[in-house]
Amino acid sequence: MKYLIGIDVGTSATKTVLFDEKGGVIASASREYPLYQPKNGWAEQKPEDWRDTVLDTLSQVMKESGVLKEDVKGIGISGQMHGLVMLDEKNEVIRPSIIWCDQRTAAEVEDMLTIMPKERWIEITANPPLTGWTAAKILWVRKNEPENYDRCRHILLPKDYIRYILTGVFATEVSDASGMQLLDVPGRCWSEEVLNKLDINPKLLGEVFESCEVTGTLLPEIAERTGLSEETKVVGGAGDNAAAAVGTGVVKDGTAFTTIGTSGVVFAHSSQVTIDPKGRVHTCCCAVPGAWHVMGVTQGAGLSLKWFKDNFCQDYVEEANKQGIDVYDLINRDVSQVEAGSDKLIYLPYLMGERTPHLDPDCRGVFFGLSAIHTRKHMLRAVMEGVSYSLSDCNDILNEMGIQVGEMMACGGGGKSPVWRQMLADMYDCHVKTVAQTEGPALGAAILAGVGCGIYESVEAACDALISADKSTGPEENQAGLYKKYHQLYKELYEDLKGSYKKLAAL
Ligand SMILES: Nc1ncnc2c1ncn2[C@@H]1O[C@H](COP(=O)(O)OP(=O)(O)O)[C@@H](O)[C@H]1O
Ligand SMILES: O=C(CO)[C@@H](O)[C@H](O)COP(=O)(O)O
Repeated sequence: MKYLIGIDVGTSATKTVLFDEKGGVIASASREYPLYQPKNGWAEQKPEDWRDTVLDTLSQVMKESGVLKEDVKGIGISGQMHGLVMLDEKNEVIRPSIIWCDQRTAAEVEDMLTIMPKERWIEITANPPLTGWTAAKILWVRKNEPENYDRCRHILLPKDYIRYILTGVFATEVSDASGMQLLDVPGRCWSEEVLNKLDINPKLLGEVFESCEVTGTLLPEIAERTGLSEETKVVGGAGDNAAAAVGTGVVKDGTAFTTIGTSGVVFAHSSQVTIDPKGRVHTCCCAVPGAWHVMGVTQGAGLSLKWFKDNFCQDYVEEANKQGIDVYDLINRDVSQVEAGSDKLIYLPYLMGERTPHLDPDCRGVFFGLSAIHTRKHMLRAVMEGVSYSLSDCNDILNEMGIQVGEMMACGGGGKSPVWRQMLADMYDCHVKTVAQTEGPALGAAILAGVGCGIYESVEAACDALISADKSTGPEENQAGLYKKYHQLYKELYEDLKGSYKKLAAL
């Protein structure tokens, strides 16, 4: 039997899974790390935390599985997109990584639009300049921390920093590189024009591979430390959403998934470069060679629920620990006791600004309609409904672009929740399904490794063989109608508050 490893460097944790070649989970390990918010709207993590958790979880799965190191043929890495990792001439991390949900770069996005018209940005990078994406972060460091920028010799994305740690190779692959805003997305290569206009030295960037291509093998000291072999190959891998697509079998036209991780994403596969002219959803290369995807992104999805739990639900945590169960199981139980609509309570999930549909770094979270009748359970349900309204905004735009899907796969931490999947089914008005293989991005990354090592013929063939649908949730007629009315009001609230958000940001 041959084995493959998938690593997912998420925002909440690193998850490492050892699979056999039939997709069975042999061992898995996960380690959390903090998210730092030095200022309102800023978000950073330490690349060293990603490194340490990857090395620890790799060692753990190898030790626990007892699998022979020679039989582990390949590793695929997946990770949170857009984060900026800068290394100096000794390949040391220069500053904490400014990650995907950071909103400090509004001025740099303005600068990018004066350097090149929006239409040209869209022609080349398939997207308008965006605050969360890497190019604007690079410009921010150059302007605000010139000493750091001058010391920088390598610019890497989070998972590509892990590739460097594992193999010593500076490289990236097309799906994650699409989210840097430096890639020619239709051409799947760095854009000389963009790099020239932004005056970014191409030597700072690694070589771009396709997701299944082999980028290197493990360094001897890493093989020694983790119990793996120096022969183990590391493939390109993918940004976490492109990897989740592979892990849920979303690799053909007409297929789509919603993930509720820290962010929330509605993702549809596309064999063509399909672009929203208003730039509200992103177009990126996907992990399947020669194909792309379109995705709407909600910044504060699982992040909203985690924020509420961490700040207002300490007793839930204690009770869950006492019962030896997951705290989210208690939350789901209580949320399911509240009726749809949370008794006229609406939550706007804009804790970290919003991408789809508003592209607004200044908007913030709101509970609207609070009454003395409401309890914490209503607020928890309103949080999950508010995130679902935002995901519906993403889905509506994909529909408006002519992307029609008959059913939606669900994944990510929040995708495990039956009550959250019911909300999505009611609002999307279609069946929401899970796959039996729940490892999402880690499985996707392992499949990419299997293709790169010649174990599978293609990504599509591997998905056909390994991935099967599991639970299915259909819309409930009465709730679908009710949610339409709430969603309409939810959309009006943003329009009503838009000006006030600007004033708040300027205070
Ligand atoms: N059983 C559950 N029910 C509802 N939400 C959950 C559950 N488990 C996790 N979550 C949500 O999912 C989030 C983590 O999702 P995950 O996909 O692991 O995130 P990431 O990839 O960003 O690290 C948590 O912050 C939480 O909000
Ligand atoms: O910014 C995006 C996609 O554009 C996010 O989806 C990040 O990739 C973070 O993912 P999670 O940690 O929430 O999985």
